[in-house]
Amino acid sequence: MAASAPISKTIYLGAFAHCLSLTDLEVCSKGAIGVDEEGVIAFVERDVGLEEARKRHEGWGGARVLEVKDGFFFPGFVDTHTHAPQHPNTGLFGKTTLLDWLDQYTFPIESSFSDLTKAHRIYSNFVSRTLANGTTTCAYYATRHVPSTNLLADICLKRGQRALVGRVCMDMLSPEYYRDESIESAVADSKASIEYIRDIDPKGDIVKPIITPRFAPSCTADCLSALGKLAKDTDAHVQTHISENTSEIALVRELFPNSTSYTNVYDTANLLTPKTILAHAVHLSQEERKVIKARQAKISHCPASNTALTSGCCPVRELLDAGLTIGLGTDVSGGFSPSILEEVRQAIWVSRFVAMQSPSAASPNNAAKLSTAEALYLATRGGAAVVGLEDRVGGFEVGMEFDAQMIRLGGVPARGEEGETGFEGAGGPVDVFGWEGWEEKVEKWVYGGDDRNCVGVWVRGRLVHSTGRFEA
Ligand SMILES: O=c1[nH]c(=O)c2nc[nH]c2[nH]1
Ligand SMILES: [Zn+2]
Repeated sequence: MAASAPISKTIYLGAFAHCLSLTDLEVCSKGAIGVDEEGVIAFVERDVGLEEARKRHEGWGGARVLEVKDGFFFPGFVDTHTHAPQHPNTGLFGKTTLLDWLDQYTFPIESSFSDLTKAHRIYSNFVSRTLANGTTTCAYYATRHVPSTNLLADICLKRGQRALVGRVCMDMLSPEYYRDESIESAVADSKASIEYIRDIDPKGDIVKPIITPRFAPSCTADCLSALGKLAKDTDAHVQTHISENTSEIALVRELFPNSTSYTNVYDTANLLTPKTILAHAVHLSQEERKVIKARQAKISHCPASNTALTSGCCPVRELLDAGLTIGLGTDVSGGFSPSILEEVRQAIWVSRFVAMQSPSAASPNNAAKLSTAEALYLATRGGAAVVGLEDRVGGFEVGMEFDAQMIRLGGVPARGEEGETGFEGAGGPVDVFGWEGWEEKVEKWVYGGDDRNCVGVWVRGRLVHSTGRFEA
C-alpha cells in the first residue's frame, strides 16, 4: 500500500452516501463512481448497473471494478484538530480541567518526543489508528522538536494520509523543560520544519506545514507577532486553540491586558487568516465571532474533548448561524477517541445538551440540535473547507479527488456465531436485519458503528488502509 504505487482506473460500484449541503445527505443505493489513474473522479452515475455505466463512458470498458457489498462508500473524514504525541494518553484525564491537565498529563508526554525512536513508534501507530477510522485528512499538532515533527510528516507522506503537520511554539508559561528558548529559536525551528515539509512534498498534495502557536497563554505577544509575520511570509496555514475554558480566558485577559478579547490577541498578531484553524471556540462573544468571520478564519469543533475536560458546550448552531466555517476535531488526548465518527456522535449529543439548556426544560430548543446529516457534513465537507480542500475532497463530485471509505454493515465476521450468542451474523457492531432503507442503514452506522465497519480507505484513489475484508 505504498503511497507512491501507481493506481488503476477503477469503477467503485454499489451504494454511496455523501453530503450535498449542510442539511442534505444524498444516499444512492445503486451507484457507479469512476476514478481515473490520477485519483480524480471522472463520473458519478446514479441508479445504474455496471454495464450501463461502462456503456455511458467510453474507454472505461476495461476498468477495474470494486464493488461494495452490504454497505456503502462514504467520503473520507477530515480531522481538523488533533495532537499526535498525546496518543499514549488517550483516555487519561481523570477529573482535570484544561490548565491542570496540561501540566499533569500533556507537557510530560510531549517533552519526551526528543526521543526519535519513541516518536516513530507512537506516530506510526497513531497514523494507522486514524486511517483505520476513515480519516483521510488530518491537521496534526506535533511537539516543539523539529526532528520528530518532520518524522510525523514523513510517516503521513509514506502512508498516504493527507496531513497538515505543525511544530508547536511555546515561549512562556510552560515548564522549563518544555519551552522554546527564545522567539528567534521558535521562529527558526518553525521555519526549518516548514522548509523540510515543503521539500518532501513540494506541491503539498499530501503533506503541508502549519504554523502552530500552542495557544495565547503559552506565547508572548512578540512571539505571536513573529509567527504572524512568518505566516504572511510563507503563506502557510496556522492552527491554535481559542476560548476553550473560562479559566484560560481569564488568564489571557491577565496576560494580555491591552487586548479587548482572546480573538483580539491573535488578530493583533496577524494570526487570523483564511488559512487559520481555531480549535474549540466554546465561549466566543458575538463581537469575536464577527472578527473571525471577517478574517475568514475557520473553527474546529472538538465536542468529546470539551466534555472530557469539562470546558463547556460549544453552541455550534449559533456559530453556523454566524456564518463561520466549521469542521470536527478529535483533539486527542483531551478527546478520548481518534475517531471522527465518534465526534459526529459527540457533536450531536452536545447540541442536544445545548438544546436542553433552554429556559424551559419541558421544551428544548430544537433549533440548536444538529441532525445526522449536519454532523456528517461537518465531518466531511465542513472539515475540507477548514483545511482549504473544499474543491478537492469531502464529496463525490466529478473533478474531486477520491478520498473515501468503504463501510460494511453485513457480511463482516460477527463477534459470535448464531446459537452461541444470539447474534445473527450481522457486520461488526451494527446489527442489520435486511428490511432497513439506506437512510436507516446510514443512521445505524452513525450511532452504532466504529472502525470494524471501515474495511477500506482511499486517498486520491489509492488504497491506504484495508482490513482485508473485501477483494481489491
Ligand atoms: O485541548 C487542548 N489540548 C492541548 O494540548 C492544548 N494546549 C493548549 N490548549 C490546549 N487545548
Ligand atoms: Zn488541542
